[in-house]
Amino acid sequence: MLSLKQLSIIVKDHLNQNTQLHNQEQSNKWTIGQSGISGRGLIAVEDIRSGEVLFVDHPIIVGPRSSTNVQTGCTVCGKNDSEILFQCDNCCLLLCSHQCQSSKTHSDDCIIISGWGNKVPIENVNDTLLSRCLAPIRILSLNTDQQKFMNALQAHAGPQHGSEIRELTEYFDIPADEEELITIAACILDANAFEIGNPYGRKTVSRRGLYPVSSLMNHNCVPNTKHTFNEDNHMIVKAVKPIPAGTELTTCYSGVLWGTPARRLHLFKTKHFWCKCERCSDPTERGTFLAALKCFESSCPSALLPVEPLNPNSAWCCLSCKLKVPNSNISAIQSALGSLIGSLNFKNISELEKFYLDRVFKYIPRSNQIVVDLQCRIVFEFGEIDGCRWHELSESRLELKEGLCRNILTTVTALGLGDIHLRGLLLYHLHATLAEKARRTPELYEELKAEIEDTIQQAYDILQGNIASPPDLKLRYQYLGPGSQRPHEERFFILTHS
Ligand SMILES: C[S@@+](CC[C@H](N)C(=O)[O-])C[C@H]1O[C@@H](n2cnc3c(N)ncnc32)[C@H](O)[C@@H]1O
Repeated sequence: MLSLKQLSIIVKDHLNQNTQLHNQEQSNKWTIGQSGISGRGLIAVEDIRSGEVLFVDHPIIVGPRSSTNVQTGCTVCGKNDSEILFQCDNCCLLLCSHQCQSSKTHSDDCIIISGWGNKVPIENVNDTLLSRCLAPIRILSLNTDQQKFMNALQAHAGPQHGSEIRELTEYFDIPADEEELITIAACILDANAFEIGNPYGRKTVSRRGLYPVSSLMNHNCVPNTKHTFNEDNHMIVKAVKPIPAGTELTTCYSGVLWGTPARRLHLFKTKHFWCKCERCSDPTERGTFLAALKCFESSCPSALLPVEPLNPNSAWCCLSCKLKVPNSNISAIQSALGSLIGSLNFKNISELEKFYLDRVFKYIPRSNQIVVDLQCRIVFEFGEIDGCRWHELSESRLELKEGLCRNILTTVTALGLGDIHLRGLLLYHLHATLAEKARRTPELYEELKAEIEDTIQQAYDILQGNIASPPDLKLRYQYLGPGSQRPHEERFFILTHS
């Protein structure tokens, strides 16, 4: 294991080699130190303002994700249009075009894989499995410095990590030293890789990247940083709230709107720790009640919450009637709800809307994470998808969308999540809803003007420069933001074509 000093030298070198503007200045805002949470961590050495860039990290490996339920796509660009995907004759990797086949990325992969002896005819190799193994295989294309850096990162132990590589040896004769390296890489990727954000609305498979500096950030369920990606897969890490000097920089390894039991179990299964942060310790999760279930007592309108939130086997208790329910009953109801939602497979947004309006509250309290997830889906689809474009939305759908944006924003604020990407998106959608209302009913404009301007200003501040942001963000900001000098009928011109 490298000392903190040795690691700091490699990290600063990595950031400086990747000549991002001001990277040196940014990396002076924090240092690598002994974490109060676990192992090593990044610690602020000066007071940091909300929105400040902390560093821009370059991946040392990018590749498909390892999970079995992730869609496969082109192993170079990620395109997942099954009609155009084909297998390379030499190595069996999936590709989408001649351009991707002749890229350096593919040539490096192909040289490695086609150099191994086959145990089965190449066309019989399981291309999905090969995709899942590709990110660790790419360790073989790294230079010695990069391999050394990678080896300084934490690796997960346990039979599930690297199991895909063992499976791959049924198809290929991989030299023992290469198999060992790839297996270690798989364990390091499992512990540290980040899912890479896709450009807004673009259909590509989700990929993972090994970002060595970000890999040193520990988890908190209310993190003080966020990360975004640019077109070159660089990760831009920013503060989402003011961070006082001496505070550890944290990121979130799970869904921020999941309830505590779901987050903790996910963290335990994937990262092997039980989170004990402040949010996890508070059964109400700062009054958001994201995990709450309906009281089992039919006459009681109240909700059940865990008695000891840090104990995964805790009994749950009703807030009003004090009914105590053993954990096994809670697990059964949680898995039944999960199966119900999983089985619904909404064919279109109208079905989802109907379920939301007519049925969901029979089973689940309004605050529950499942309800919030459905609300997010409605917000992000109304106005955006075919058959449900802005001009096609009924008045009641506009009202629903506005109310849901406000609800979810209240939850994000109550949790103290700061200026995360989701908050920016919700502000953007609230702005767009209010702007559509004012476009339809010009008399409402004066009343809505201040909020239309304020929400797009805030959304723009949070989302600008992020590839996962809506493409018309800047145009809306210019036309409908507070600085716009255009007369109001001209401001709404941009919306008539959307
Ligand atoms: C990406 S690494 C973070 C850096 C790590 N502390 C190190 O020294 O390299 C992820 C691992 O750090 C540990 N970790 C991160 N956040 C934690 C937390 N909130 N509580 C306990 N362990 C945590 C877990 O072992 C996790 O698998």
